[in-house]
Amino acid sequence: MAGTILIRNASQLVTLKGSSDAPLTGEAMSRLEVIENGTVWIEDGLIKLADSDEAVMAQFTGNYEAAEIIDANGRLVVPGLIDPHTHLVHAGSREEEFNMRLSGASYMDIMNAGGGIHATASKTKKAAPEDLFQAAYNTLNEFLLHGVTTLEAKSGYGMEWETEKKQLQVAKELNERHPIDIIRTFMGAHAVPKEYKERPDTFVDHIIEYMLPRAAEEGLAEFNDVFCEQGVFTPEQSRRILEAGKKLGLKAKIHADEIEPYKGAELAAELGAISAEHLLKASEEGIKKMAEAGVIGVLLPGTAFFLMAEFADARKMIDSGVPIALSTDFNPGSSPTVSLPFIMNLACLKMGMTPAEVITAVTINAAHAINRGREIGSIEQGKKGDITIFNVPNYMKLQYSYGVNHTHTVIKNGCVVVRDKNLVFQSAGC
Ligand SMILES: N=CN[C@@H](CCC(=O)O)C(=O)O
Ligand SMILES: [Zn+2]
Repeated sequence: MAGTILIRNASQLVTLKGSSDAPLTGEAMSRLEVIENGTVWIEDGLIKLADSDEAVMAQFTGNYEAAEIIDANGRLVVPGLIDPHTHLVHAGSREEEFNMRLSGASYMDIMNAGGGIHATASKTKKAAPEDLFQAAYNTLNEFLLHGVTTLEAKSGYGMEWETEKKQLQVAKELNERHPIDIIRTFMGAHAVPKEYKERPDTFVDHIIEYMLPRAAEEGLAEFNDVFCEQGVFTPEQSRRILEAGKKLGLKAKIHADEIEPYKGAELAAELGAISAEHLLKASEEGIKKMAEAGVIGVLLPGTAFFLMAEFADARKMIDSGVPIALSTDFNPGSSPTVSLPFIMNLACLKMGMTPAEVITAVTINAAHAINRGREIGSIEQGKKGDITIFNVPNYMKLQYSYGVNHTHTVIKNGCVVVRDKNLVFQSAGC
């Protein structure tokens, strides 16, 4: 049970307070609202107060004897990290394709030859829900050990309703049984199944008429995502699927301009999508339109790194006013990593983002990308008691000392779930 927690002696307490209404853009992405020698008071799972130690202790009315005191001991304290784009629930892995890619085969060639997403779909289709659950549960433990307290999980390894539903139900159960909060996205439009290869529009009709209504009616998803890409779904097909989802109350997300420029960013802006993801090949016009429409760019530098592709132009996007979030894109084909801290390093080293912008991109902006800006993503009164403590004295060192998992302590809903780099929770509750 979550009781009273006091986190004291933070060298830097990064609060990001005052950004719950809208994602941060431009220079405001560096507005971290840092408190030196900060203290956080958490009560019954929610943040009561975050301020200097003096200010918090002057107002503290809880029972100090009964409180759990976490001595941050000069470490960095930030909001629990949020990963807004994962393909969490799936069967198997694809290391043999990695080997093929290292010998020159391309990601899309492998997919078009029936591998890639199709290979994972056929394994996921055969897998028992218990096995999918156990594999994803283990992955969630790894995410927690890397400081992540909330993540988004997409279906998309079925491309037929029963398997899509199985993935979403497993994600729902994981949300109930693991401390990490999981936000679900339906992604029936992840690839065109072989049997529809010659008539992709019929598959689009099937998604619109059969799958989407079920995903919405059964309350299995909150978002609807499409892989809009040359050789997968055209912008027109993507538009139809996303518009149909919106009519059913599913907010639009879009895998846009990942491999080839395809006007996915423009489409996201026209549709008022909550986010457009990848954007490695987004056009200047698309970036401008995203900024005007307030579409969040979810950038996935781990994917560019692993596919040995050019990185998204984060600098241009931020300077143009696009709110940016970052994610692992955890999946077995293009980004098999749970290390959001390493993604943060890549964002600095390969996309020109500053350490301050990176913190914003994995906290408050990531929260907005999954429509949770009012509940999580900053350390301020009334928000969930989700906190990550890194074993570094300041947020710049987190990026400077790269490739290391500095996660030391994680608190979820006011419960310590990782202590001194070890998992310590007994149940989803605590
Ligand atoms: N590009 C589409 N979907 C995933 C990859 C899925 C896979 O290869 O299994 C992505 O976001 O990169
Ligand atoms: Zn993805």
